[in-house]
Amino acid sequence: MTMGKAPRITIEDLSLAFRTGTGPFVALDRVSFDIAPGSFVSVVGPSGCGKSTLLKLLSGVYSPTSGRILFDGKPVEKERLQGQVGYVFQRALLLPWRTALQNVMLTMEVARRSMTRAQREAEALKWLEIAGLKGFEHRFPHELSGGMQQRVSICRALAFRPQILLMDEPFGALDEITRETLQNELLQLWQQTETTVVFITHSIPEAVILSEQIVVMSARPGRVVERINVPFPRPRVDSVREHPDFVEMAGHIRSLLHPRAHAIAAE
Ligand SMILES: Nc1ncnc2c1ncn2[C@@H]1O[C@H](COP(=O)(O)OP(=O)(O)OP(=O)(O)O)[C@@H](O)[C@H]1O
Repeated sequence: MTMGKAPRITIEDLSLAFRTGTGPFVALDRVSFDIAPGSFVSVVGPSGCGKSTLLKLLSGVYSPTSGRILFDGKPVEKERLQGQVGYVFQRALLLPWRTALQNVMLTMEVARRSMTRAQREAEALKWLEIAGLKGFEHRFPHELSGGMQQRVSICRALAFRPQILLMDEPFGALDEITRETLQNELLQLWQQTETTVVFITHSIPEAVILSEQIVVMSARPGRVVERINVPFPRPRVDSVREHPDFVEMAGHIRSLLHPRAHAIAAE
C-alpha cells in the first residue's frame, strides 16, 4: 500500500545523550529508519531502550544530541509540529469535567477552527460511533470503563486529523480481551485516515497485527537491531494470529529481544 513512496518521516543517525550527575547517558545511539506516509510503524524493545525518548524527539519535546528528523524531507520547527502531531498515552488523560463528546471535540476546537460547532459535533459523534461508543457520548470519563476511556482518547487524537499520530503503549494498562478489541478498532479508525502512526508497545503480537513495519531496539544504548516488514494483507482479521507466518515472525522478534533465553530454549 505504501511501498515506493517518499518517506513521511526520516530518522537519520539520531542520538540523544542525557546529562546526568554521573556524566552523559546515551539513551539513543545512531537510530535510523524511514516511515512511509500513511503507514503504521511499531517500535518494540526492552524497558529503557529509549522508545519514549524517541517519541519525545519526534514530537519536538527533546532535541537530539546529533542526527536529525525530517518530515517530508525537510526539518520541521517545533511550532509547526503542534498542529500536525497527535498523541495517545498509556492512560487516557481525559478532562474529567467534559463528557466523552466534549473531550473528542477538544482537539478540533484548537486545530480545526474553520469548522462550525455543529460540524465539530457531527464529526466527533461519527468517530465515537466507529469506536463503538454510540450511546455513551454524554457520559463523563469516570462513568466509562478504562477501555472506553482509551477509545475516547484515540477518537480525540484522530479527530483533528493529525498527519502523524504518536502512541505510547496506549493499550498497556488494559486486559487482553479489551486490548484485542481496541487493536481491531484502532485499525478500523486508522484505515479511514491518512495518518502515519508510530506506535510503542511491549506486546510482540500487538506489533505484528497492527504494523507495516516493526523496529526492534536493544537497550543501553538504544539501537535499532532489526527492521521487519510485515507482509500480511489488510484488513487483518483475528485468525491471522494463528497463521504459521504470524507465529514465526513473533518468535523471531522474541528471539531478538531475548537472545539468551532463546539460546537456552534451543539447547
Ligand atoms: N530526562 C532523563 N534524564 C536522564 N536519563 C533519562 C531521562 N529520560 C530517560 N532517561 C533514560 O534513558 C533511557 C531510555 O528511557 P525511555 O523512557 O525512553 O525508555 P523506554 O524504552 O520508553 O522504557 P519503558 O519501556 O520502560 O517505558 C532509560 O535508561 C532512562 O533511564
